[in-house]
Amino acid sequence: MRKLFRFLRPYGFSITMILVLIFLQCMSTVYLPRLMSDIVDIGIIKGNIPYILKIGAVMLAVSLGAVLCSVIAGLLSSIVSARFGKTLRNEVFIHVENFTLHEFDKVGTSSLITRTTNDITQVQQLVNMMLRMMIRAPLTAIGGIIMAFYTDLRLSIIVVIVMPVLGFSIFVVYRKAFRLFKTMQQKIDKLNRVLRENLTGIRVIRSFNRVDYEQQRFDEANFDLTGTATKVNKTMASLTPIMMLIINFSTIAIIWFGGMRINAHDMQVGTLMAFIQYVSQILFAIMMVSMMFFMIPRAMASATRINEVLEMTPEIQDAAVLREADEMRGCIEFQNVTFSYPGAEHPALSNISFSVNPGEMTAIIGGTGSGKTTLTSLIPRFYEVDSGQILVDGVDIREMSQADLRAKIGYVPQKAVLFSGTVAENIRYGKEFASDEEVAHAADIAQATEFIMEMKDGFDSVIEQGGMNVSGGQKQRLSIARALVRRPEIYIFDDSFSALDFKTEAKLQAALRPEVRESTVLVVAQRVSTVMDADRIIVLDEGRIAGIGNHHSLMDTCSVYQEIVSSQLSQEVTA
Ligand SMILES: Nc1ncnc2c1ncn2[C@@H]1O[C@H](COP(=O)(O)OP(=O)(O)OP(=O)(O)O)[C@@H](O)[C@H]1O
Repeated sequence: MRKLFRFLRPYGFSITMILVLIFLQCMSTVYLPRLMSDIVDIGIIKGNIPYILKIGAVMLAVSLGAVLCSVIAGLLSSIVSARFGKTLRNEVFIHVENFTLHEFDKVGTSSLITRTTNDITQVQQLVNMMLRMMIRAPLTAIGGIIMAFYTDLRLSIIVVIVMPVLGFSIFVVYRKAFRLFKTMQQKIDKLNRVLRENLTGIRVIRSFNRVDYEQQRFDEANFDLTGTATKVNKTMASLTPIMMLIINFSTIAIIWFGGMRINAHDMQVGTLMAFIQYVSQILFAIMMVSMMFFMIPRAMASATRINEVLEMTPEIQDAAVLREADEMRGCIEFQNVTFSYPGAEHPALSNISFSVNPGEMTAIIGGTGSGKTTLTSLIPRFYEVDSGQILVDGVDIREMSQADLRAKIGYVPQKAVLFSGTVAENIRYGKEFASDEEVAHAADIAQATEFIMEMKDGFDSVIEQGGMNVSGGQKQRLSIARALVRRPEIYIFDDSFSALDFKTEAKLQAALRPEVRESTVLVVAQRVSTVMDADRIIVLDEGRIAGIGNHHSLMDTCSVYQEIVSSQLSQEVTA
């Protein structure tokens, strides 16, 4: 938790103001019973009306001052905590943006969402509460104790007995609650995960008639969370009656012993009233602390989860001394590259060596799970290789800045991803300041113009969240246009034509050829027809290269390629 407080540093002045205001408020609160005692003992009992009016006016002024201090302090602490939350959310977001896919896999997307939203809100609320209560509670308690002792030393023994009892009760409840709060945040993660899967997979769920099953899964996660939340609330709820009981018993004890002292003319009524108020103040302050304790365990659990994210160092970082690529533009060389996913028994890629040059189209083909996507993911350095090296334009990609490396690449992922915004904005994602002509040209090559023009507002038509309002093939074409508008040195198409019909794919390939003539093109494909014309075809089989060559040479030499071809093409085409 303390680690997160560093984000409060910019608000030092406001925090000092809050503390000063709360200090003034506390002083007023401690002063008021003293005035009341004087009104009763000097004013009421002796019938001194002018004195009552005078002290009454002072009491009114002090109370108004206290209210004003409290309101301004409350306002300032709300502003500071809201800004603290904003800063923290920003920090987490920026940090997470630098994560490699490994870190995403480790924490999980749903958990990252909960940590950036719910967890930060918990900490933000605690900061707000602490700013208001942090010095108010101890000051009120200390002021109350001093004044109680000053007012009546003998009756103060009750305070000395009651305080440790209260403190111990709070400690016991707090310990139990902390554990439960931690579990609760994990269960919120789980609920979010189920919810996310349900929302994104709604079509599959409906088509397989699994709505009831998913409902049950959600109910289970929901009940599970409710169970823990109920347990936490029960635990925390037990605190209030315990505290009220202790407070009421101490009030009875004070009245009992104080009453006896008044009878014996050893104490005045006003003094007893002031004493009761001081004890109430002390116990109320302890209650305030316990309210903070109510929030602390949950916020602590949240703070731990936020810190976990902030302390994760992205596996891939730029080297201390960076090298820039030389004259070459778009050369890629794999030198004996081996790569395994964490926890996997076998490497996803073993001893991969090949090189590709600008102006060449290299296709990667292979069965499902043979490592095609993994191979292309290594070029933009989404993952770090286990051994061997990858050179881009003659420089090991680990020695290059990630920004420079990725600026050279136009990547079209296997699963097309679009963002909410207009069609043009989605294409401009590849090149921020692309002109309208460049955007239109990229769409043309990607064979997207026709359907874009059929949309209500053409290039200004809105793409809904996740590209819900466009088809799979249209999505693919827009993500191809996004890569094309960039005019990069290297194009990586990871199975990017799979949702296109043969005619559209052929048209797109024909338009693409002159466009990418000077670039290096890597195409991952399942269909032989997509790769047949490539300058070089790399055949992958269980993470190893089974053959490299053009279509004809592979047909003669590579049995894996022959199998793929014969399983896909009719006899006439293969002939
Ligand atoms: N994020 C990941 N974590 C762990 N293992 C993974 C991950 N992604 C892929 N793998 C594994 O690595 C191997 C290669 O996967 P990859 O996605 O590269 O294959 P692919 O040839 O692109 O398959 P497909 O044609 O089905 O897309 C597979 O065995 C797969 O299970």
